[in-house]
Amino acid sequence: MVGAPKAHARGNSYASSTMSRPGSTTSRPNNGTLSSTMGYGSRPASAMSRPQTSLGTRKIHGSSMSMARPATSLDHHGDDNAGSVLGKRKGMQLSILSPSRNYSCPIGPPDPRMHTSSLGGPRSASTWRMNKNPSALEAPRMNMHEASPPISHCLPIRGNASDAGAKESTPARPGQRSRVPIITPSKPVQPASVSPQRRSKRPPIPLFLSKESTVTNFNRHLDSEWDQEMKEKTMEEIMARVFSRVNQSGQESQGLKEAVEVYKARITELEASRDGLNETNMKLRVEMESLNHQLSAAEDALKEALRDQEIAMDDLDRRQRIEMESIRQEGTKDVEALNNRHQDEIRSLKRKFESELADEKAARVRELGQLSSKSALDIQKSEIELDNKTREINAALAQIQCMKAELERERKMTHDLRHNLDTASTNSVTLESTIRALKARIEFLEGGREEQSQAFEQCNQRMMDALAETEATKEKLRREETLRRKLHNQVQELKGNIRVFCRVRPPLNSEPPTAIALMQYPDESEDAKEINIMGPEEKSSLGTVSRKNNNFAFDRVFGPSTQNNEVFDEISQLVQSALDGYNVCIFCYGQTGSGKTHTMSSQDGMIPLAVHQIYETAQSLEEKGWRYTMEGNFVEVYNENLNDLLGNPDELDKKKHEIRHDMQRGKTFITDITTVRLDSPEMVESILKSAAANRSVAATKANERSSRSHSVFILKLIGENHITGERSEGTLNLVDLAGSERLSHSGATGERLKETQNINRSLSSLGDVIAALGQGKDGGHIPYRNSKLTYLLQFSLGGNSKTLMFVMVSPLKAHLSETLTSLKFATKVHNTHIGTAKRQARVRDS
Ligand SMILES: Nc1ncnc2c1ncn2[C@@H]1O[C@H](COP(=O)(O)OP(=O)(O)OP(=O)(O)O)[C@@H](O)[C@H]1O
Repeated sequence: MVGAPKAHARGNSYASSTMSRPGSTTSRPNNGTLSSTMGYGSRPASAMSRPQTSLGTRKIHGSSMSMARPATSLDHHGDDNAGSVLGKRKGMQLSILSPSRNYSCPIGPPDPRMHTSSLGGPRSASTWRMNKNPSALEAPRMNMHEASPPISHCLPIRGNASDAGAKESTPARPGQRSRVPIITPSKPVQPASVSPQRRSKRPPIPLFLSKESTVTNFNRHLDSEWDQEMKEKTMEEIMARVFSRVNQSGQESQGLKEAVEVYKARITELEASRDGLNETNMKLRVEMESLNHQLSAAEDALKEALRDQEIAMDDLDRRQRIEMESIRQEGTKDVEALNNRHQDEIRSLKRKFESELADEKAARVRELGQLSSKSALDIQKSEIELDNKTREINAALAQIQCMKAELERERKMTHDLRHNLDTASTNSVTLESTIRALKARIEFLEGGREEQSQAFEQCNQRMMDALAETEATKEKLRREETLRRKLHNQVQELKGNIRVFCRVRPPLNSEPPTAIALMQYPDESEDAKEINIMGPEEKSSLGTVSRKNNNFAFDRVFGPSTQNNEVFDEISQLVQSALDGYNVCIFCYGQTGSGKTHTMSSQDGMIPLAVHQIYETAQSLEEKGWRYTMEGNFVEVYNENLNDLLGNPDELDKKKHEIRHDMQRGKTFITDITTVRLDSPEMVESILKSAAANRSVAATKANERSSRSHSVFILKLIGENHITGERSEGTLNLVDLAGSERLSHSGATGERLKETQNINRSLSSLGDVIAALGQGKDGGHIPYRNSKLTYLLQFSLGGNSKTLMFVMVSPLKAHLSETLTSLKFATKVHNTHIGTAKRQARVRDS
């Protein structure tokens, strides 16, 4: 770009032709015909761009750069196509001497195309001269390239002239000797080998031959058999042709001279162009030098800028160091200030805490004083508590008295073990002496301290001795308890595993004495085992009226005056067996209104009394290591269906319960049954009330339900002795059977008939089971499954269980028939012996 303005100032044609860069052409001076006629107007762009681009990189050589294009144009003619420009004339060569190169042209006959082809067509030399465009020189050269063979092909060869003429335009193949066509200006040359017939005619002579070929042909002609005349004529023709040729050569020489002139003019032009280029080169060099100067100036400026930047960087770095130093100093000052402030705060906090500590200390001292006074109060309270303890000791003494009474009762209870009770009495005496000693100690404690302490030691020793004796006594009692259980069981077995008690209820106020049947109790004052019942009047066939006296004997007969607690005294041994781990079943059998429910479930009935006794006995057994848990169920068998009397009353007769037996353990379970844990004796009363309420809800008439269904109170007693490791599981079943009146007598129909049938069936099944057990069918089939009741009581009837049957008797004459039936059934049961020696019952008729 530096040289651009100068390029614009050029006025010569070469400069303007080479400046093809955009922008420069528009501002270029208008050279008119030169710029418009120059065919290479677009080419010099590359040619002239070379010197411009190389300005900054290469040293300029004036002759080689500025003269590149013209020299190339000439060199091209000289080097490559010298023969093709002027020398590609058939048969002749022209040599042009130039300062640097030797140009040669073929010499041959005058070719009318010479000027046309070599000088750009029919233009004249002057016209060509006027066109100084190098492209004008290129054009003919290119045409000659296309039309002319290589220069070596212009040499004449030995061969057939007709062949040469026939293959005028055929190029020579590589490696093959060229057959140069000989071009004649007018007619084709006849071949040398002419037939003998035509020898009379003059053979054709090549019009235009090279010197060598001419001589050869001449000799050939001489060697032929031509006659002398023909030879002379031929020679004359040849000479004429030579002269003609010489003239033509003179003309050609003149043309060549003109060409030389043209070339000289061209050379002059080129030299002028070279000078212009040299000048341009000089200018460019000057530009380059100025650019170099600018470059060095720019480099100097850059260096200066770098130096300034380094200085600025140094200044910046120095300023930053200074700022950092100042910041660091300020930070240090801040830290010191913070430290000082914190030290002040710490000192103030320290003072504050010391003052608080002093306050706290004072408060603690005050609290200590208060605690001292409080402890004094506590001491007084302790003294008061001591008095209370003294009173408690007195209470303990009273309790000891109770224990003494209990011991007395125990002594009564184990009447058959009296000698053991003597030992207990001895222990009691020991305890009394201990109590006395304790009393003395208490009195002594109220006296002097030293004496108290000595007496306390003595008392303590006595107490320890008494405790040891008590423990020994307890152990002895435990052994005795075990022995008692064994003996008790033996006694129960001796009494029979199934027993029958008979109870006659008293007449009700509503029942007149005339309605009362005659019943006697002959051994009431002795064993009270017999009952005589005067039967209803019977007329004989003779018309005499007689009454049958029915005597029955059972294990015990209770008259109308007997109270429930007396009855219970007789069965309490069985309840004790349940606590000892036996299955016990007590059931009441009799007709409706005979007093079953009164005996079993009244307020002082067997169930409440049994539960109370169990609680009392369980408590008394605790000191012997026994702990008991009690669970109760209350179920009803109605129409051979099982109902839960402790469950939802709405589900009565609706919810199905099934009986399951664990044959391995001998246990019975009822599905979906309500189980109540009996934690106190009072709970049994609520259970009985609940069951009665449920039954009344289900009943259509008062007292109806209880008469038409069996109720079973199941009490499971599980005891564990943590001292001996013994365990017992007993079940007490207290059964209130439905009325046993016979179907024929009840006069029932419909639903009542069905109820009665079910009741009779179940009672009959009960009798069958007992009878089967009495017949020694323990290992055989016992028809437990014949009714729900017997199936439920399977493990409480027979086997190792104990069964007690109450046969309830109504005192009314109207019930005599049913009464006798019940007593006969009871007699059968009583005659059944299960487990031990069979006893013979007495049934005397008089
Ligand atoms: N030993 C007795 N002392 C006083 N009253 C009694 C005695 N036994 C029964 N009674 C009374 O007799 C009446 C009928 O007794 P209870 O209801 O116990 O007979 P039951 O056999 O249970 O009749 P059901 O089979 O209909 O239930 C009741 O009023 C009851 O109070």
